[in-house]
Amino acid sequence: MSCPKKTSTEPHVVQETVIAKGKWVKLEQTTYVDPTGQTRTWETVKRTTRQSDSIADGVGIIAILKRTLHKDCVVMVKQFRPPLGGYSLEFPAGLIDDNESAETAALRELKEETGYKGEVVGVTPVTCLDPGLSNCTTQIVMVNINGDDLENIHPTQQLEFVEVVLIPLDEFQKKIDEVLKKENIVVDAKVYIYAMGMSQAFFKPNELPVLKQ
Ligand SMILES: Nc1nc(=O)[nH]c2c1ncn2[C@H]1C[C@H](O)[C@@H](COP(=O)(O)OP(=O)(O)O)O1
Repeated sequence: MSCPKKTSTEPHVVQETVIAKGKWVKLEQTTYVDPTGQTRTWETVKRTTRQSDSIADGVGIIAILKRTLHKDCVVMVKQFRPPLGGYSLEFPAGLIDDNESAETAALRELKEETGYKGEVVGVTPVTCLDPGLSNCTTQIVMVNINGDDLENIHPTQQLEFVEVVLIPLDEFQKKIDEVLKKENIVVDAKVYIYAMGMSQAFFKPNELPVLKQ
């Protein structure tokens, strides 16, 4: 990774002025000093819901459903997203509530959106989502679901407008490409990048026979 060039001024924010505020989001004008020392402005979107003691706005959940005699599947959700004016294919996700950890939020959101009860196996650092637009951040929580567990055999969702889609992990990118070809749906960037990474991990080593073990 290349680092930004060394500059004489450390860039920093000097003022944040609210231009418009709704219940869920606000638009601010951010005044900042750029690396050349010049004062500039930027239009910034923020969520109004971030808890003061919370390091991230929300969680995304990579949930792997493990069942006897089945391929491991990634639990995905398809839903109408008003800002897109259409459907998206995403990992289950949601905002972190007051006094909630990323792990607790992930298990709660997974249960609400898909009906599955999972177990946390890992959490990422705080990651940004669209830093040229917003300060919005998320933590990705890795969860395993024991699909043979009685309460996971017939999972009951609490959100009727969210459709649960199970996609085999070993064909993740191929199956997503099939969905995208068939349906007018937009896939979340996190999902597609995970899919490309999975494809590289599963197939690329076998495509490079010249590499030594
Ligand atoms: N930007 C938003 N506009 C809204 O009008 N409502 C919004 C926004 N962001 C969140 N919400 C509402 C919708 C839900 O009732 C709650 C909780 O959302 P959550 O389930 O945690 O997150 P998503 O599933 O990713 O929508 O907030």
